[in-house]
Amino acid sequence: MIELKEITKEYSKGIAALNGVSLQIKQGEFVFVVGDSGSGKSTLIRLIMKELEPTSGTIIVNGQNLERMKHRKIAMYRRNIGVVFQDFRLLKDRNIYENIAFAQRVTEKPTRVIKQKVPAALSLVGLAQKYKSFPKELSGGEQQRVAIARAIVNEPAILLADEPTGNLDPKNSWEIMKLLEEANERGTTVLVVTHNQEIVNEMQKRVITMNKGVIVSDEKKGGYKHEN
Ligand SMILES: Nc1ncnc2c1ncn2[C@@H]1O[C@H](COP(=O)(O)OP(=O)(O)OP(=O)(O)O)[C@@H](O)[C@H]1O
Repeated sequence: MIELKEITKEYSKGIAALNGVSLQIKQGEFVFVVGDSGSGKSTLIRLIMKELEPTSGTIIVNGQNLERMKHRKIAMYRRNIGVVFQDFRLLKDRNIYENIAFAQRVTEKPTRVIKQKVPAALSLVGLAQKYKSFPKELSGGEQQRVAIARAIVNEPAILLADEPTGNLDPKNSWEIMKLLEEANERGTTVLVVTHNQEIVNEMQKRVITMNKGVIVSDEKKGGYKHEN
């Protein structure tokens, strides 16, 4: 479970990117986070990844208070969180297999396990045949599918996606969302920041709407809300 209690984050003194945000996300939930530019969505994701520290408040993820987490435990903590970004963030000079194997090697998985897990992850995203290609040889949608394969290869408890369809056309956007939904059906908690109204409205998942650093609505089966 992800729990935020009264989280405030100020990048500069007196200006709160998040202002007293509290929320709970249960294991296995699928949640959209929507809201205008600058409302604090990416800040929320970076706090959960422990890339940022809150100015005040408490974050508890799977029973661990992030504030109390020892520095040497942070890498281990992040291994249990898959992340996907708008701009894919693949290693340009490595082929697809290596891009995913890399995520495994940092966890010191034995080569024999990597050899089995990488093709399995690529199959899940429909790219088993492309393992030798380099990122620039793939379409944007394919590159994002590789990023998802990389994010799910360690079977993380949590998958965070920050605008995963921001650079994609509608067809590829839907394919990416289906993959996130499938990961969720395998038990992963999925949190997706998006501006894609059509997808949010269609999928009828939990929708948290943010505006100016606060949560303005949180609906169990919601649609995309405009807050202006
Ligand atoms: N590193 C930073 N230093 C200073 N201010 C920042 C930093 N990152 C974000 N902010 C500010 O914090 C606020 C929230 O930003 P955040 O990126 O979380 O919003 P967002 O909802 O993800 O926006 P978008 O939809 O445009 O990605 C904004 O006012 C932004 O300018």
